Amino acid sequence: MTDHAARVHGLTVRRPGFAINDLSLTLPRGTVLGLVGPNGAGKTTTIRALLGLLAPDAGRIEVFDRPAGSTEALARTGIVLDEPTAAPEWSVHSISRRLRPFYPGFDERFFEELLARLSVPISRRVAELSRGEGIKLSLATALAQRPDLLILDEPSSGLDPASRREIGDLIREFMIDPDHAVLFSTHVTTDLAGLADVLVILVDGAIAYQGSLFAVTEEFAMVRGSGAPPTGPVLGLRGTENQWSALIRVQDSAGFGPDVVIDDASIDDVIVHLAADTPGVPA
Ligand SMILES: Nc1ncnc2c1ncn2[C@@H]1O[C@H](COP(=O)(O)OP(=O)(O)OP(=O)(O)O)[C@@H](O)[C@H]1O
Repeated sequence: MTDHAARVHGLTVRRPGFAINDLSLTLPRGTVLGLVGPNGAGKTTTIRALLGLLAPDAGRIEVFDRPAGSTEALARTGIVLDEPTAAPEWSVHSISRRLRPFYPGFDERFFEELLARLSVPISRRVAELSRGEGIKLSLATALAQRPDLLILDEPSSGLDPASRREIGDLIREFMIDPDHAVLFSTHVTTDLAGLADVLVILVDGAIAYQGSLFAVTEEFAMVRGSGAPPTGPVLGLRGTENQWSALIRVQDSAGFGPDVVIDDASIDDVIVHLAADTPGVPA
């Protein structure tokens, strides 16, 4: 049995004005990977490649050692994308019956339990659901397929805090099985705490950071100051001459004088500063 739920090797996708070049990452079993990054960083593109929904220009992508998008790979993958997985005219309570022929392992009892737990109104048509209810329905549908890998593209967007917490709880319950794995992209980086084992920060189609959530503060720091912006080894700079903040590597901290404040960097600090346009500063 492979130790990896998913492996991306040398993923290359070229679009006008955007490219992912030679991106590699692995998702071991037993791991929750949080994929974060600014708008347009390539998170959805990477997820679509993992699902076999786009043909990359180069690269090898495998899910449980099968090519991404193959029947075997998809049969073991539960998917929550930002559009509902069910047809808009279906009523929620008819979904089990409609999906049964396509997913022989579809667990109807668990599906109904999840709908009740997530307060998805079962008498409505899919088109009538609110955005948050639609996401919860997609998650219930994905989990009821009893997958080994769960891939979620921004499941938190459109969800109230209680529902976001409920989704976190469901992911934790899914991960009780050590063979399972989860990849989820999010803009709500606070949702990663206590959930993601591995954090991948994607900026401009490239991995800017890959490691534990906690090690972000071991690798990056913030320098804040006023007056002339720093000329040292800065990864990203924001602000004005009156007040600026710069992202640096922790090992470069000693190069800054006493007139600046050096702080821990949060995940959001890293994303915001790596995405900042920093003229003349190597990113
Ligand atoms: N089919 C397409 N044709 C051309 N460009 C595309 C296509 N799909 C995505 N892009 C571009 O690729 C880049 C990456 O998009 P992607 O959706 O992967 O970003 P993202 O990180 O998921 O962003 P967001 O956080 O906004 O959802 C963007 O600049 C987008 O405009």
